[in-house]
Formats: sequence, structure tokens, C-alpha cells
Amino acid sequence: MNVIEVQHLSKQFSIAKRQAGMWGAFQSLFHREYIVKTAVEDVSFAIGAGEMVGYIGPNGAGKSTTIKMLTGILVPTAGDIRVNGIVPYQERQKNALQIGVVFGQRSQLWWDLPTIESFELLKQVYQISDSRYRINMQTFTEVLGLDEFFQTPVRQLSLGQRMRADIAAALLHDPKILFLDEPTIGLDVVAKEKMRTFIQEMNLERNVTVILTTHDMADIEKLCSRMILIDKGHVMYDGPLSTIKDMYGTYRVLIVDVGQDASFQIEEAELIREEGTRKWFRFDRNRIRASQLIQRISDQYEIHDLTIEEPDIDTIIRQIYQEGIENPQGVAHKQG
Ligand SMILES: Nc1ncnc2c1ncn2[C@@H]1O[C@H](COP(=O)(O)OP(=O)(O)OP(=O)(O)O)[C@@H](O)[C@H]1O
Repeated sequence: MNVIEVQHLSKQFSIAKRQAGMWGAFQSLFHREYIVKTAVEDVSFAIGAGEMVGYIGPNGAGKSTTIKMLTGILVPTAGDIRVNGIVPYQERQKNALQIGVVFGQRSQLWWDLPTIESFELLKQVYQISDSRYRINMQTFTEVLGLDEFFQTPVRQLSLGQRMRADIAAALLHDPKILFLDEPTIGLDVVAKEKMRTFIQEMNLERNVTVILTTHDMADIEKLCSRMILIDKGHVMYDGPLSTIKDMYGTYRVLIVDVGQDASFQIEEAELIREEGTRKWFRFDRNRIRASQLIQRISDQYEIHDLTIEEPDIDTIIRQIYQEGIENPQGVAHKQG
């Protein structure tokens, strides 16, 4: 069953053009010109219950605008949007009851109140029963260690504490869908890992559907089997992370130390770096196998040390942004 359905969704913003100088400012009082900025264009996708989907793209791609339309904050310019059967901007309150939202860049909590009071206020806002509130607070406190800062006002929390409080607050009313906009931004490695584990647990134990926007590819690798990639408002790819990796991750780098100063080239590989006796060869595994490459080198030289580096998902995504994407096996597509 799909919990989110988006069809031909577009959003344009009209931005008033500023005229230069005093005369321009005066003229603007009587006649305003507008420029139209298209943030999201003809985006379609469907997300099933319990899926964890990474919604990713470079700065300004249209990710936050999409999330804001899904949460009902923004009204689309065109297209259909349904979250659990509800049109979010038409029934904002009803939609709010079934979704949880975390914006990594800003807190949803009351800035000046002790953290525990924010939770108590949310209990009232969402009319959460006493027993449900107790169970959820107990679970979240156990996993996220909330009690260490219950009495601290939100504005005094460290970033890691604030994010833990925010995600707990977003899940307090048992939403079936969770929107996470940069939930690990600025966190240290340990805090990131804790956050990811918690998200994973909520998905597994409560079947919460998760839509995650992030610039941290490790979030996607750890959490999402599916990825929707957008650029300039268009969907460029929608499919498994593994397909993207298989298609674009065919390059490897062989780092080899031959123990002596030797200058040599290999036809099917590109020498991309040299440091003393150590060399870096970039090769396409579809063209030559690592074992063949090593064989060629060891035929002439004694290999002292070697490593093979696989491309990380960051490198692959960067390559896609730069070069676009072809249409492989009907799962990915390029538009615009
Ligand atoms: N309220 C607004 N008024 C005018 N333009 C806007 C508004 N909100 C977003 N935009 C523009 O729409 C485009 C998409 O912005 P959006 O915030 O959705 O991108 P994003 O993918 O979330 O980027 P980032 O990764 O930097 O957060 C950008 O060019 C942005 O400047």
C-alpha cells in the first residue's frame, strides 16, 4: 500500500525583481516586476508503507520544497499530492497527526522551556493518552538518553542533544510517516551513528515510513535501500542504491608499491598519481579485472604492497550530478 503518492508535482515561486538605485526603488512602488523560479518540476513518485527512502540532490535541487509540500506548509503550483490519502495543504491539521517532521537546521521545540516541558506541551497539542505518552517517553529515554537534559532549556542543549530531543518529539504522537530533513547535520560520528540506529529501530519495530533528505551519503547507505535523486527540480533517478552503485561504481583504484623507481604504463588503466615507488592506477572493472592488472605488473616487478579502493557513494553521486544519467533497465531516467 502506498502511503505517499505524488504525481506531476511542480512548485514555482514568484520573486519580486528589485530595481537598482533610488529611482528604481521609487518605480517599484507603482509597478512591480516578478521573476518566476521553478523549484520543483513534474515530480512523480510513490512510497509504500514501511519504506525508507533517501531524497537527495545538490543544493537548491528542490528537496526541502518537496518536503514542505508533503507536510502541507507549501501549496503546489501544479500536480497531485497525497499523504495517507490526505491532500496535505487542504487538511494541514489532519496531516500533522499522521506525520512527524525533523528539520536538522532548526528545532520544533520551545526554545526557552526546559526540554521536558516541550514534551508535555506536545502531549496536549496532539492529545496523546497518558499511557501512550508514558510508553513512548520511556522507550525514547532509554534509547536516546533524554533524561540527562530534561531540565535544560532547549536553547542550552548541545546540537546532539537537541537532535535527540527533536526526533523524540517528532515521534511522540506515533506518526506513521517521518520526514527527516538533514537529521544528522553537524553531529559527530558517534552521535550520527546513534541517530541512524534509532531511525532504523523505529522503522523496523513500528513500521514507520521514512523520507530522508541528507547530504551525508553514509545516512543513505546505512538507512535507505531506495534513493530518489533530484536535480534542478527534476527526478533523475528513482531506484535501488545498489543499482546506482553497480552502474556507476565500476571504477576502482589499484594502489601498488613496486619497491623501486620504475616508470610504466598499462593500456587499460590510467596512472593517476605517483609518489616515489607507489603508483595509483584507475581502471574500469568492465575493461580489465583487478587480478589481470596485478598479473601484468607482477610479470615485470616485484610487488611490495597493494590495495584496491572501491568508489564511495559520494564519488558516484558527484559523477551523476556532473554527467547526468542514462536510462538503465527502465529504473532510472533523465529529464530536462
Ligand atoms: N520561498 C522561496 N522563495 C523563492 N525561492 C525559493 C523559496 N524556497 C526555495 N526557493 C528556491 O527554490 C529552489 C529549491 O530550493 P530548496 O530549498 O527546495 O532546495 P534544496 O534541495 O532543499 O537545497 P539545500 O540542499 O540547499 O537545502 C532554490 O533555487 C531556492 O532558491
